[in-house]
Amino acid sequence: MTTMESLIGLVNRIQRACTVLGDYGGGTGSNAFNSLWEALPTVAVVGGQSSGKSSVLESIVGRDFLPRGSGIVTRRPLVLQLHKTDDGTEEYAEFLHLPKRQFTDFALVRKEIQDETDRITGKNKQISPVPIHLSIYSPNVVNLTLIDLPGLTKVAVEGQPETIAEDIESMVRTYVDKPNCIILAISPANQDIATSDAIKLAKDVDPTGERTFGVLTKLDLMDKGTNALEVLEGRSYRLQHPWVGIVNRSQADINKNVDMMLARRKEREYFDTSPDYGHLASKMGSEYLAKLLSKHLESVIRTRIPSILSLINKSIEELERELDRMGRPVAVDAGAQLYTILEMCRAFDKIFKEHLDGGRPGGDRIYGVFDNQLPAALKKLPFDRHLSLQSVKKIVSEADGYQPHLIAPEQGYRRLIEGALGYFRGPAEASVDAVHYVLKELVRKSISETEELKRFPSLQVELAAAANSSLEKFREESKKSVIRLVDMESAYLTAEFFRKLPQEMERPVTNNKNQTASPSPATLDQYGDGHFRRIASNVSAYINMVADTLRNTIPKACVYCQVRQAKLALLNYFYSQISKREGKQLGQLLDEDPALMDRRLECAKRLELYKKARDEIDAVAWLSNRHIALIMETPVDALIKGEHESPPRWKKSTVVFVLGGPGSGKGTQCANLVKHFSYTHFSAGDLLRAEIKSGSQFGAMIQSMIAEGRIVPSEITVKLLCKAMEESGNDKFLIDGFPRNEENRIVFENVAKIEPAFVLFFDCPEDELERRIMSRNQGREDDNIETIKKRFKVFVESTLPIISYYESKGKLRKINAAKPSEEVFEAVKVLFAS
Ligand SMILES: Nc1ncnc2c1ncn2[C@@H]1O[C@H](COP(=O)(O)OP(=O)(O)OP(=O)(O)O)[C@@H](O)[C@H]1O
Ligand SMILES: Nc1ccn([C@H]2C[C@H](O)[C@@H](COP(=O)(O)O)O2)c(=O)n1
Repeated sequence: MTTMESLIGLVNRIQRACTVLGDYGGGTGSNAFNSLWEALPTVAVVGGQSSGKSSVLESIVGRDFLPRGSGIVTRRPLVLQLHKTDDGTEEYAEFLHLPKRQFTDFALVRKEIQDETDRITGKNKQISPVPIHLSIYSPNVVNLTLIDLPGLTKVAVEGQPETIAEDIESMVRTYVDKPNCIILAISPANQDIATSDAIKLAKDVDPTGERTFGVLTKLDLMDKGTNALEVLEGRSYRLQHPWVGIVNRSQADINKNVDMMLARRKEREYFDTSPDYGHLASKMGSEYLAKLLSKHLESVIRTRIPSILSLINKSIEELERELDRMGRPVAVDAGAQLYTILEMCRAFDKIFKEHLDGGRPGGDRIYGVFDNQLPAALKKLPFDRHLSLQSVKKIVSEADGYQPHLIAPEQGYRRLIEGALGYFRGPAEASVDAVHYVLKELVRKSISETEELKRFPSLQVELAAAANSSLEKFREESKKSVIRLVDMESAYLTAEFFRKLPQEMERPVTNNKNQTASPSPATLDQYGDGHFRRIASNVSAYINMVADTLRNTIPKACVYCQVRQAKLALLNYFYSQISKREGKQLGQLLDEDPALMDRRLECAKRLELYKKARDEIDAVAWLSNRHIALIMETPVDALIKGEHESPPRWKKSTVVFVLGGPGSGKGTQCANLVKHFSYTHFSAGDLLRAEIKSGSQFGAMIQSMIAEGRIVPSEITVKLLCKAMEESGNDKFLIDGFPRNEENRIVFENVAKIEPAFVLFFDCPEDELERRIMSRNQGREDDNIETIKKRFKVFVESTLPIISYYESKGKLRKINAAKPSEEVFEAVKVLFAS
């Protein structure tokens, strides 16, 4: 494969993939994806109606295959990919939309273009931007891709929509506007160039003429005695590239079905023998035009590859970020759905607890209830009114009945205290309610902060309902508890306090020399106001004492019944109910917004496209330039070239592939195995790192791929492995960290032609792998958290399918690698001993 073929072929393959995914440029709006199509260099064929556009294309191809007729014949862009095949091979055409059918009859190709156009546009002469892809394989073409666009027109004729002229122009503009588009502007020589639709448009979008190739058709139809030298020699309208003149088949030749090859020869003769154009003959004609375009296209592609790659890499990053934000698609089986729901509940619960325990704001508001609201509410209780002189007299008198008390009003005290204690119920209940509302608000906040829940509105609603109903139950319990605390205060008054009361009342008032100054006030003022004031003051002192107690015990009850329960059992009821649900009901909980599901699908498809495109570019850019053979002329190369007399020894070797996540202990266990068994160990990663160190010209590329956690092109790794096996002299190998992906496996199978005896898989959870790598300390550039994440992702996406592949072939030997190294080795040893 030459570089030119591979570069144009590369763009062809990417273009086809773009079309399959609906990327043919023109995406707008904030949700639009980067268009890869737009970044690819293309040649767009532009011309007015009857400019000879179709004839130019048919001359380039050397076949009649385009629809003909009056009016707008090309109504969808036709992406025409020409592939040169070996001389003597049969020509055939293939459509992207009919991948399994090869057309050898080009009349049928024409019919299929018409039919496929009608399939999208209907027969009413509408146009559509959705391209048709046609590949033609022929020994008579050069490798080239051209996009045939609808012919520019000026007025709508019978059956055409009124806006047709503007519609066509704007469609053509979507192509020629792009800086990567090479414009093939077709103008008929028998019209004044100043009136050419194609040149007018090209001048508008490419004023310097850098990307425009002017083609002058119908030179043979010019008035006798005139010629097109002014244009062809660039004097009438100057372009950066030379003008090319074309002589199309005459209508008579078309009617007579004159063979295109004959037409090409006639065209050549025309220029060779033309008195006007003879001096330009070598740079005229459709064959020359095709070669010129092919060469130019290839050089443009070459210069654009770095920017295409950077667009691809940027798009991959953006898409991966978006996919991460959207989360993975919902599993379809009930078990996995239940697991997904429980995982999300756990994530929510974690955030909720962080709010309560600190780390996230909000939990402090509960302390605010106890520290501010409760004391303030206690202070505001109407004890002044309850213990006013009048009220105390009334309550005490009523409690005494017809017999007034003799010493202390026991019943009066009790009634006054019980009455006052009743007031504590209000602040106690209010504290419970306040804590409840804080908790409720934290549930709401935690749900909205749980990233994983964002895409599941139904689950959010259910989770909120379940959490709130639990909080409601905790509130009831909490209320019962705080009311009980208040009631307990009423149920038993502190005797100690009352015992002190008579002494207080009878204690004589002493002067500062400790002598009795006057009789006890109690004796003087048995039933006077002073007596009742003292009672009020005593009761007030008791109530204050109780208030102090409740100020401490109410928060304890609230925390015990509400906060602690919320932390322990907020979702317990939900968990017990959810596990009883059937698959369909679980699915309903996980019903995502359909727009989000569509977007995820779109993103995933785009991501696949970009990754494939990147791999294609990597392969072409690094492998088609034959450097590999130069840096590593290995027995593999010799074998491929058929130069080896007898196959190398390693061709009959025993190979054990050793796979597992990064850090799973592959290297550690291989080192152990080598000590006990006669195997030679090769780590694909080590061989690649050695290749970097060796100063090889691929070093920089390998290094940047490893730093990105990406997998190096298989041809390189396989050649390094084969070279190492050849040089080892052994015939039993442990190959560690290989095959990493499907491509690794296939290339190894094709080149080394060895099937592994078995595949050792070290199974270990990701968090343990991360811990091990982060403490490996071997100075590896890829042992950093950012690259580790990427390596895990590549392992899951690319290596796990390989593991499944070998499992399906009965070749997998799975080892629990999460255990200590010695135990892992005991399990491994058994496999090799047998
Ligand atoms: N069973 C084990 N328990 C704990 N630590 C281990 C165990 N096996 C290996 N390790 C340690 O974990 C780190 C990674 O191990 P090792 O280099 O063998 O993994 P690896 O699979 O070859 O990694 P990579 O694919 O990144 O090359 C090393 O520091 C090693 O000492
Ligand atoms: N088959 C392979 C093996 C390794 N690499 C590259 C990419 C890896 O991240 C890196 C380190 O490998 P490890 O030592 O962790 O096995 O080497 C690859 O591209 N292809």
